[in-house]
Amino acid sequence: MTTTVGQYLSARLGQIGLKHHFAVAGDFNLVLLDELLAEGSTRQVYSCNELNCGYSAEGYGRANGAAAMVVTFSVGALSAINAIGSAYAENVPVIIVSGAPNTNDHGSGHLLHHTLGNTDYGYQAEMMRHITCATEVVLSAANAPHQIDNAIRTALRERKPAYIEIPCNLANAACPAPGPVDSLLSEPAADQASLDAALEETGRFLYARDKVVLLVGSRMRASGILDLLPALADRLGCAVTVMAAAKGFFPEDHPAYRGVYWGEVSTPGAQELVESADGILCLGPVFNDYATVGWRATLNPENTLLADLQGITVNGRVFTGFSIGQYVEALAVRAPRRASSAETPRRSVPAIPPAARGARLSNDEMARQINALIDGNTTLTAETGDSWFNAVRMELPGGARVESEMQWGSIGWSVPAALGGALAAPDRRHILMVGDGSFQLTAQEVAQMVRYELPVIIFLVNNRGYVIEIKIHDGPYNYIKNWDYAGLIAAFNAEDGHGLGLRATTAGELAAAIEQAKANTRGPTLIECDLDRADCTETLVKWGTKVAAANSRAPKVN
Ligand SMILES: C/C(NCc1cnc(C)nc1N)=C(/S)[C@H](O)COP(=O)(O)OP(=O)(O)O
Repeated sequence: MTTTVGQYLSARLGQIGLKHHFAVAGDFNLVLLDELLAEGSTRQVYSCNELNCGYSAEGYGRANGAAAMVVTFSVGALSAINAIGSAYAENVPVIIVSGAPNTNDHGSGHLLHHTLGNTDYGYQAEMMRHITCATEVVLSAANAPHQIDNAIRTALRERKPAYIEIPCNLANAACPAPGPVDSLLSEPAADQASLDAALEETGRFLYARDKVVLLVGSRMRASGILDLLPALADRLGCAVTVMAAAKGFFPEDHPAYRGVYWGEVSTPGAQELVESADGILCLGPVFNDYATVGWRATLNPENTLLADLQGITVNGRVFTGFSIGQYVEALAVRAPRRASSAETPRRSVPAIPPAARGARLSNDEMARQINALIDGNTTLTAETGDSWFNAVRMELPGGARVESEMQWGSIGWSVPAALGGALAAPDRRHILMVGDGSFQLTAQEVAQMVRYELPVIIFLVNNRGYVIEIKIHDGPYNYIKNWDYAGLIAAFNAEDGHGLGLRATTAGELAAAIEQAKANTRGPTLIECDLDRADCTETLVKWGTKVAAANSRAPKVN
């Protein structure tokens, strides 16, 4: 039984649970795109450019578990590199497939378009090797199935992007048909002796502690076991905090939830709770400079148990040979049961009083109205900028999710990522919070939201510039040309479309715009929120000065 290389790839993408793949056409991938359409397991969705294509795939992968994208050689793939870097840094398995030169051109001395103008076509794969967990350059149809399977299997296991390069003359070449998908999906069994030893050492750690707290970090997205965390918290009877990049990873209506731990910009009570505990179970944490507020919020290693994707470190010993999911699942049933120390839940952030309808729109009022829009079936995508700080202070009902990109932090990511999330989870409400500066990098993807009739509610925070940068280190470079953001939607609708562009300068206008957005179910609604530049969250100001201080440390004199 045979198929073609392109249809083998297409069948595998469908078998691992994708319903869509993202693409931008180019002459090195047109036949491959035809093969994907012919096999039909996944719907082909187009992006305005390859960077946005990659960001959309990452957003899709966050909601769906994995994603795929198809670009053309060099001019396409090199544009996508920033997005693949994001998927790598944020632990999202994106399969990036690039068309490539005809196999007869290799070694021929031919100079080809869309290349560096020499006869070495290997540079693209070399670049991808640094930001993927597997890089497969297909040069024969016979070997293509092994290479495609290896790339997909490794991406799913490592929770990282993988790269596949398919020459334009092999996409429709015959190759063997795929076998069962189980070989790509099965997780290695835990090494039981190692897991038992890790649990035993964890028990010793817990018995020696009076005050235990769970700290959930963003690498837990890759664990696939977020739904087990409440059972673990119940077993340990401890309070739970999350790091800013893991906002929404633990249900905030759970009695043990105590807010976001972010050093001195934590939600009220969370910093004291974590830093006074003598047993902190850190699950998938990322302690980078932003998360530690410029290296100021650091925990005592004596008091921490570190559970990460590579293994467990506790009481000065490292345990590997099992996944973090297998560890948490076992711990939730075998940890020494501890009496609940969780007090009655309280609002983790002070309530914001509603502003009068005629009042000038403020950041606080905007955040308050957005929070009121979030229900248990909502995904809030928050862009780098003050949107991070507005998202972190939201009170989330159980089931609500927040998606942010706090490790990679490439502005513009959120617009395509929100599109990807909306395609992956059409039954959820999708809200996007994005600043004017970030929006200008990837704005055209809103046209694709119009095209695919995705009812994303976009809060475009127009504070006239790069405010987070202004707070870190000001200069003329932080000020941008203003756009008529609401007016853009008419351009994106063109002959047809259900996009809606609205502008809010007062609390009442915002409330009315939100009602219109909720009723617009056949396209995106962009609400331009007009704010004073100086009107940002207090936490941004506090955090920005500390990060600026870290950035400006003098070089060490040896
Ligand atoms: C310019 C930059 N970061 C530098 C940067 C530059 N280029 C890329 C791709 N990614 C980056 N993070 C950042 S965070 C701006 O303040 C974003 O401005 P905006 O979207 O308007 O948000 P705020 O006003 O809330 O800051």
